[in-house]
Amino acid sequence: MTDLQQDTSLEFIASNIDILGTLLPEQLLKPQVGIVCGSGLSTLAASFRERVEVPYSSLKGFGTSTVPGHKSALAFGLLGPADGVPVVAMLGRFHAYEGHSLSTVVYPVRVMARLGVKNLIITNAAGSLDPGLPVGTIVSIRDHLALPNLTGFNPLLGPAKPQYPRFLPLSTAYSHSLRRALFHAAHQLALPASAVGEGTYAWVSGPTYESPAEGRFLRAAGASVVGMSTVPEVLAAREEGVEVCVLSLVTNFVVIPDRYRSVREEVDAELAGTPLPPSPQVEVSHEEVLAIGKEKSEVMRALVEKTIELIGKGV
Ligand SMILES: O=P(O)(O)O[C@@H]1C[C@H](O)[C@@H](CO)O1
Ligand SMILES: Nc1nc2[nH]cnc2c(=O)[nH]1
Repeated sequence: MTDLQQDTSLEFIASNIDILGTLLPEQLLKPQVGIVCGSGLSTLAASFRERVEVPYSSLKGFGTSTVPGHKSALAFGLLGPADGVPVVAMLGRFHAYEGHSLSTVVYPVRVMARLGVKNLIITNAAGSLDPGLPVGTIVSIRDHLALPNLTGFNPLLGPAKPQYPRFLPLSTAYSHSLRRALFHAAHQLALPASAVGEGTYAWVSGPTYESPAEGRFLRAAGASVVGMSTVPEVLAAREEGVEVCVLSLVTNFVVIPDRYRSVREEVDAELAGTPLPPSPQVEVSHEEVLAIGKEKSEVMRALVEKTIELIGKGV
């Protein structure tokens, strides 16, 4: 558990930049692209060249991630051909359900922005609400539905600060040009069209997975996938003027129609001598989420790396 309200003053964040100045070579100190690694996706930083890992514990204001599949370190390095693009990755993020304040959840994004990051690729593991987005699909997020934001749990609540807009528009939160770079990257990697979809991410606080009715509700409200992270980071990044691209890896289904069959019908049919086929009793688990992350880590890594290469070329 960390503090209730993280210090996000320019001076406090600048003290981290001083610390990093003592730990990193000059060429890594001004990353252009940031990556947030979702559950089980820390391998996104596996191919960084000249890689230096800085544990969150060496920095000021960072919490500790307590979720399996999340490390607690920033990885700095170079990606892409020739000299490479300087990049930084969060190996592990903070979730509000761990007991972190929302200002702690978004703090690393603010640090990345002050280091010079202009484009942020945020990844997460998510449950699918749409039969057209099966397990293993990578979903390019084009919009979000944030019930916590609509009900008074918005990470940007608080006194106005001169460096930030008071009323942040979200109609363009998910960068059109970064999403274009992503789909160009998918084409260049010859990924089948079904491998990368598009959709709307529903942010819920967690830590419970959705009840069937909650899943149906979110789907009826227009969400394609659901997860417990990302939206706070998107808001902070947009407030900092950073362009955002979000990739959700579908690790499980939330809405499974057969799960809702009437038990009365089932018993009546059985007694009438015409039993129905067994009704699926599926339960999602974090182990399953991590297993799919591992299975898809290589394609996620390749896609993120190619996208960063294309961003560097201005595609
Ligand atoms: O950090 P992400 O959003 O990738 O993690 C998801 C949401 C929960 O933290 C966890 C549930 O399995 O995975
Ligand atoms: N809320 C939520 N988060 C997830 N993260 C991975 N799968 C899920 C899911 O089904 N629901």
